[in-house]
Amino acid sequence: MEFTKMHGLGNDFVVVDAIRQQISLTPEQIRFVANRHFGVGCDQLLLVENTLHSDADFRYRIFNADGSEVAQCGNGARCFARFIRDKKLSYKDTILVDTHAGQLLLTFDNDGLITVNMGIPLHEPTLIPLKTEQEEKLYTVMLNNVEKAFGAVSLGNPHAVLQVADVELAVVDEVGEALESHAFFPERVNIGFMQVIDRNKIKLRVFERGAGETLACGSGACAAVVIGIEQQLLANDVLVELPGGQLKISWQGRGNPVFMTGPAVSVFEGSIEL
Ligand SMILES: N[C@@H](CCC[C@H](N)C(=O)O)C(=O)O
Repeated sequence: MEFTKMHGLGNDFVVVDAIRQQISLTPEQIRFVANRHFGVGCDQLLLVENTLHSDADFRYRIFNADGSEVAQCGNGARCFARFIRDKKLSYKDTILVDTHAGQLLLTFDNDGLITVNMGIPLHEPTLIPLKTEQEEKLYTVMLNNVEKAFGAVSLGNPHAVLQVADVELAVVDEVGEALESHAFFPERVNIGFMQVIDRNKIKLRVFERGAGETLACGSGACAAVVIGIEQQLLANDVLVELPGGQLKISWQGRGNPVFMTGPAVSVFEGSIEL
């Protein structure tokens, strides 16, 4: 299988052209490719395919390092756009792509960055999904006899966001692991740890469902900003500082889509025997 190794702020991907190659991967093969010791290593594997029956230009599918298929990946969407252009699959400045989370619009900006329309965030518990009837601004769960408060939202994938005083001191692995598969989240969850610097800037670390802590999470950055705005902590345009670099996130409030702007980088080409 031929692939391109890419990253968005250190959230790394094995991107596979499934248009020019006949590819079908089992979860076991995905885990092998994603393994950093025995395979190539990546947080997610992205499959680029022809669209099946819509007006979109392409379709792309996302698999976590644990082999699970998921619906949304913000950093992956930007890398997908860069891949389409580098591979000369399209020269359009704006690409419409089908994902399991619906259609995404990706735009190449003049400064080399890529902006993704990430769609309209969903707040209803059944759509996130959360095992509770009533929508709340803050939910609580008990972890090791300690109450944890978090906001929750879907960006096409489920996110819980906890506000912390200092992101460097957050116990990301411990709380992330315990919350990821807590019974409150029937489809598991991505967990963000957000430190508010001011109304236009946050620091964020994300423990990703199916991958563990990553250097950046695009949908996680959108989720944190949406939740921060809902809690009246943030303005509509926010710079999100992640361990791997910065993303610009804009959201005008309920009913509007979230826009995410950031880089996408190709690192090397390779091939691997499956
Ligand atoms: N890294 C991604 C999110 C990838 C999927 C996520 N782990 C999930 O299971 O929903 C991003 O940049 O959004």
